[in-house]
Amino acid sequence: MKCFIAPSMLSCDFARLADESLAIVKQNGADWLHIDVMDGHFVPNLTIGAPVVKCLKKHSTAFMDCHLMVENPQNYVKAFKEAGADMFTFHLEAVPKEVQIVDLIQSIKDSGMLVGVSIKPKTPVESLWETVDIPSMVDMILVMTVEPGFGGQSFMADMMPKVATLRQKYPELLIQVDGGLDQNTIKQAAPAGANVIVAGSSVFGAKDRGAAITGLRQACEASPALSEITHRSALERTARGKQ
Ligand SMILES: O=C(CO)[C@H](O)[C@H](O)COP(=O)(O)O
Repeated sequence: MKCFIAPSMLSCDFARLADESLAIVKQNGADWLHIDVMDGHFVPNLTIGAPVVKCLKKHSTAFMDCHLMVENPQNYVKAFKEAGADMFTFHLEAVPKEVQIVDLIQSIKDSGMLVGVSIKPKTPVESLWETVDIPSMVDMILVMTVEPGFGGQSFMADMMPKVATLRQKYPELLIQVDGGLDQNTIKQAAPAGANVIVAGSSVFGAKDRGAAITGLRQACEASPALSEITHRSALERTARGKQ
C-alpha cells in the first residue's frame, strides 16, 4: 500500500453524517475520514467540533483524521482525544507565540493520537523543519493546496514544489494534500510525493463515489515517487477502522 485516501466529510450531507461516514469507508473503499474542524476565527467558516466526532465514533470505527483549522489548537487536544480522534493536525500559523510547538506536539503524542502539522499556501515549507524535528516528532505534514476554509476551490499546483521538497528530505513521511484534488490534479500531487489524499467535492459530488476513490488510489499508487507506506501505527489504525 502506497497511499491513504481520505474523503473530506465537509462535502457530505452533514444531516446524514453517520450514514455517509459508514458508506464511504465500507462501501466505497476510503481509508480515512477527514474531518474539517473550523472555528470562524482561523478560517472564515464554522463547521464541527469534538462533540460531533464523539457521536460519530459511536457509529464508525474508521480512522478519524481531524484537521483543526482553529486558533489555539493546544486547547483542544484533550477534547479530541476523548472524542476518539486518531490524528490531530494543527496549523503552524495558529499556535500563539507563548505556546511552544514542541510542547503542543508532545501533548498530542502523550494523548496517543498521531501528530499532523499543516501549513497554509503562503507559509514557506522551511518553517516546518525550522520549528520541529520532523522525523522524530511528526507523523504527517499537511500541505494545503487551497486557502483553508471552504471546499470546492481550485487546486494550487504551485504548492507541489513544497511537497517535492518534503518528500526528498523525508522519504518515509506521510505527506497529505488537501484542496481541489480530483482525477486530474492527483496526477500532479502523487508524482510530487503526496501519499495521503484528501478529496471532498470530487468524491461526494461523483455519481459513483467508489469509482472516484478507486481512481484516486490507482493514480496515487502508480506514482514512482512513492514507496510503500511504512508507518506502522497509521496502517494498523486504518486496518482496524475498516473491519
Ligand atoms: O480543508 C478543506 C478546506 O479548508 C477541505 O478539506 C478541502 O477543501 C477539501 O475539499 P475539496 O476537495 O472540495 O477542495
